[in-house]
Amino acid sequence: MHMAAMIRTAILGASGFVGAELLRLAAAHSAIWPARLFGDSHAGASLPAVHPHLALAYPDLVVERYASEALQDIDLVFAALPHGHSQAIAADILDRGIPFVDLGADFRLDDAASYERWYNEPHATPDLLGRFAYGIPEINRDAIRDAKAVAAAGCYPTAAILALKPLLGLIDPGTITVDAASGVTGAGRAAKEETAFCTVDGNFAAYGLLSHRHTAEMEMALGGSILFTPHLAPMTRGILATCYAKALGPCDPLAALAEAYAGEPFAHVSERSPQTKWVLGSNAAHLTARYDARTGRVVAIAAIDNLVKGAAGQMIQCANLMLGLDEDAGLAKVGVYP
Ligand SMILES: NC(=O)C1=CN([C@@H]2O[C@H](COP(=O)(O)OP(=O)(O)OC[C@H]3O[C@@H](n4cnc5c(N)ncnc54)[C@H](OP(=O)(O)O)[C@@H]3O)[C@@H](O)[C@H]2O)C=CC1
Ligand SMILES: CC(=O)N[C@@H](CCC(=O)OP(=O)(O)O)C(=O)O
Repeated sequence: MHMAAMIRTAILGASGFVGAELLRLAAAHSAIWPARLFGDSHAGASLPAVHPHLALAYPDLVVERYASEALQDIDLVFAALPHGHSQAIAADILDRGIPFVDLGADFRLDDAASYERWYNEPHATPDLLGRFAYGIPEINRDAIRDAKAVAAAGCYPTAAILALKPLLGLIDPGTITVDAASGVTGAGRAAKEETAFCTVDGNFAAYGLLSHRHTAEMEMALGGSILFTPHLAPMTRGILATCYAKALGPCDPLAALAEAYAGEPFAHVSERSPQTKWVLGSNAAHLTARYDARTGRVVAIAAIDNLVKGAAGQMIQCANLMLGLDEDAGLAKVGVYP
């Protein structure tokens, strides 16, 4: 495609882990061109200095400090910022009529009271919540295609919702338990004691007991009441969500997943229990499920790459739909293994 026909894209949070992944995927995208990059502490630095692995694709780009005027001539905005930051800029982006895909949690929940309950602060722009479609294409494709703004789902909710949504007629949603483990990139790039090598290496621990904010997203999409426990696994990328619920009766949840995702470009259903390494670097979700006649319960499992299907890949999949591009443009279906 000629440069003039490229979609000039602004990336807010370009210096973070998700920003890096957006740039990696955009380098293989036929239409999305990263025209302006924004960051905070890295503002002023060249992209090769911030993300050396991207140097050959973008030798001349520089990370800037964001100002609204920078959106002139921009056709698409991706934001991968810490929670709360998108509330200050969303109205301006929407007023300019620029398609906007946000990955923060600011516009994922559909009501302000729920946001305040789980994020411990009032929502600054509750009137905008209804303008965002929830960004998981496999469960909300038509709304995303018609939307000007999409709130891409959180990484854990993406995995759990993909595993459970097709099973809602088979299980009691009041009995759902989700145990999910994430790679350490899920916590972002900044140095923290909890994600330091000596803390994480050879270690495995649960966190956020009874209080993780992703519970609200899962309940919004699945209904019922969900007990969610996240775990930090000693790996760089990947999420494995193992989900349990009481079955309404004998059922075939594997067949239900296979039927729901037949023809989906990024969902693979199989009898084999998914592994995170099967999806690394790809936008794929690998899924399985079983009914246990002994306990009357269902177990459903999903593996995704938190930085791709759980973040940057899902953002690009949503943008492809919004812009009328091929849904799979720029997105790998195969993982890096071993
Ligand atoms: N990592 C993951 O797997 C997933 C992350 N998310 C969400 O996506 C968002 C980004 O995540 P991730 O990339 O991991 O985070 P990082 O911490 O790696 O990156 C954060 C980015 O935001 C920028 N930033 C920080 N503070 C400000 C500020 N005050 N003003 C402007 N820019 C700022 C940083 O700039 P600088 O570095 O220059 O200071 C950096 O570019 C978060 O909301 C996260 O929860 C969602 C799904 C998965
Ligand atoms: C391992 C790890 O720390 N993960 C993050 C999830 C990050 C994410 O993707 O979710 P949001 O976009 O909703 O922040 C956490 O549990 O806070």
